[in-house]
Amino acid sequence: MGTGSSINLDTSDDHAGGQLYVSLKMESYSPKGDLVPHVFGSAPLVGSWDPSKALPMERESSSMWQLSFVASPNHDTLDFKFLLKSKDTNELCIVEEGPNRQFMGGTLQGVTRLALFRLTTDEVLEYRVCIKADRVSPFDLAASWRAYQENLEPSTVRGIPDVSINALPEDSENGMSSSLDLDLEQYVVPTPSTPVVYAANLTENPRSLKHNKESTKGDVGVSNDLQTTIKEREVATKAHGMVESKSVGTFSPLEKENSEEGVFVDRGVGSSRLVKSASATHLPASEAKNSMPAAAGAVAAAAVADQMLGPKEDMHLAIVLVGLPARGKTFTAAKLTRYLRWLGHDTKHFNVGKYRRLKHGANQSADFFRGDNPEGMEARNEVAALAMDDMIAWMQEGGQVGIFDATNSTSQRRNMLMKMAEGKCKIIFLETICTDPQIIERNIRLKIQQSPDYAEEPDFEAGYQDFKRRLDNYEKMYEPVNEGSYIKMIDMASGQGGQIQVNNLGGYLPGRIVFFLVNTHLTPRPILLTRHGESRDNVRGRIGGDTVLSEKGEVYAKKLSNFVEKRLKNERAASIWTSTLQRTILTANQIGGFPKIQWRALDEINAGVCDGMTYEEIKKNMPDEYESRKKDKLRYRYPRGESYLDVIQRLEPVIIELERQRAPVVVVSHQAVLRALYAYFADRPLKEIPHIEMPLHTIIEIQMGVTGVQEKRYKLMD
Ligand SMILES: Nc1ncnc2c1ncn2[C@@H]1O[C@H](COP(=O)(O)OP(=O)(O)O)[C@@H](O)[C@H]1O
Ligand SMILES: O=P(O)(O)OC[C@H]1O[C@@](CO)(OP(=O)(O)O)[C@@H](O)[C@@H]1O
Repeated sequence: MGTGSSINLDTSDDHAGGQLYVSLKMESYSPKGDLVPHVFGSAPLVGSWDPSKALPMERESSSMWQLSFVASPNHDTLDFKFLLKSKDTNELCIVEEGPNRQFMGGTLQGVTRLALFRLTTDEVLEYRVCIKADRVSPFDLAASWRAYQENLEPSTVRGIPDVSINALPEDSENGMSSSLDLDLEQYVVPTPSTPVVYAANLTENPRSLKHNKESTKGDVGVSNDLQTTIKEREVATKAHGMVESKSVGTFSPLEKENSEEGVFVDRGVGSSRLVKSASATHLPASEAKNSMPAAAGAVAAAAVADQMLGPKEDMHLAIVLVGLPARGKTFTAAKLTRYLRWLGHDTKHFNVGKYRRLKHGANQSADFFRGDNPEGMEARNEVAALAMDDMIAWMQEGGQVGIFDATNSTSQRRNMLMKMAEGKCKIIFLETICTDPQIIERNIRLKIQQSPDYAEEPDFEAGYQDFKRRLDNYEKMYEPVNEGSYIKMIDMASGQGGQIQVNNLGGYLPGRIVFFLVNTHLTPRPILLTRHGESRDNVRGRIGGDTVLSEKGEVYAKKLSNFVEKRLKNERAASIWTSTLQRTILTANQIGGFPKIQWRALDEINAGVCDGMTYEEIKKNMPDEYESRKKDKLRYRYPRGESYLDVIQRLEPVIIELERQRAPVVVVSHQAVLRALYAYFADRPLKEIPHIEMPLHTIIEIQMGVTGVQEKRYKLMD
């Protein structure tokens, strides 16, 4: 009778995004009339025991029938049975004999018995069935759907709760759907974010300039001021050509640029006790800064481990960029800075070009960059040393990751930097190599348009020729990295995947950095972020919960589906991501043509014991909690629930996946979650996240591409 025992899934690796892929097979079935095997069961998607909603199995080979579905690792218990019936009618339904089969906690209960169908009192049909469950990522499921779309191969995913696809309305493929006559531009509203700025402009200013700024009350950007101050520094060129920089002037006192850095409150993840949020520990700024980053969970745990186990200099990490001009160094440095800051690591981007422009002016010609121009070489080494000094000084005050952005294209320059870093921070070189002439050409053109070096050059062609000569000068001197710890990104912008080489690298943060870099690319694509339509709880002012949509919310669901249909009508592939809560699933319900994926990581902030209450009720019944949250909304963790920092941490796989996707993604989620996701793209500081405006019934379109991130907003209704 029975074949095998229960399926056991290893659920220990229960990270966000993992799904159970359950496959049911029936062997040796040859159709009796128009009866085909179906599955039905207790979950609404398989019809709540209604045979008319049973899922038909498909013929996989001549006598093998199969059906697959996806369940969350934390799925509700699913009772189900096989039945034979016609696909079109329910006139004859033969339900298998015996008790319900039960799938619980990722495991099929009991033995896998044969499926017995009693046709008449004497005639019984018996079939072997095979039930298998594997853990897969939702993206493999989406890929399976795409493979189906592109190759017309049978999808391995159908009729499932966590990934589903609605067909497009019949006429939409011709672009004739009556719902598509909306002009998307009429919904555009202003965005709060600043327009794209060349990344180097947003990097650190020289400390000496900050010092001046303080004493001269905001006289920023005056290069003469800087020049005077820089002259206070003695930069001695040694016989072997290396530059050693010594500070002899008085520099600015420890600056407290970031008000959030003064407070450290981390009550750990998974604490089972009812935590009193008012217990937030306030430490002096310097102590707090040296303790660990303002992040939760794994990030903080790794920081503690590094501090306890690693050598002292490993507490500070310098990512030193290497590469010819126009190879994406500043772009990569800025992106990495944004990611690490969002994760809670205290990170700063030092761009030597900015130091050079401030000290020597922005309009240096290509000759300044010649390898046989001793004045130029000295001047460049000097500003590099100055920036490195600043970076190390900042690390000694507690800064964690410094990103040092310059060409650093000779081993002599890199030796100088390594010497300066000795005993103070660990250096990892990050070399960007690009061999595709078309990409280099595009990058050069972008450079002439964006770089302040050419802002004063009205003649594009003259700027272009000068930059080409600058590149030649660098190419003559260029020595690829072959020393120390390094990451080489080779042709990562080519669209063919490229290559990442890693040498002598270890540790939590370097590992995360490599993982991030492997997953990022430049393929332009939009990411649409929206909250669900108004829910019944929103109307009542109740937080959390899992209610359905209000009438207004339903109207939004319809409008959103029309919008997505029109906005993505030229896309071959895209995916719709929702949380596992009803209000987002229902909001996305009507969007046709693209796979929908449910992510638990996109669920709203867990309000713990406050779930279902109004803010007024919390204020009245739990005044301490209310006040603690008001004081520090970023770190405040709801008793038995989550803090914003917890939410950010669980969203990290979502960010990585959004970076990795090459097709558009529509994310239908919740207020707190979208604040956190949006902050990553808009590069907003952690402390602002809980206060970012995230209105209902509005779509934030994030356009990712070769110039970075751009934003557009559409308000579909009030
Ligand atoms: N890994 C990469 N390889 C090649 N080009 C890239 C890469 N990453 C980004 N880019 C592109 O290079 C352009 C110029 O980059 P930029 O960072 O200013 O160059 P660099 O700092 O090396 O002079 C960017 O606008 C981006 O489109
Ligand atoms: O952090 P605050 O500002 O409380 O916002 C998060 C809250 O937003 C709400 C609505 O009040 O989200 P949503 O309706 O988008 O799921 C609550 O469920 C959630 O607790």
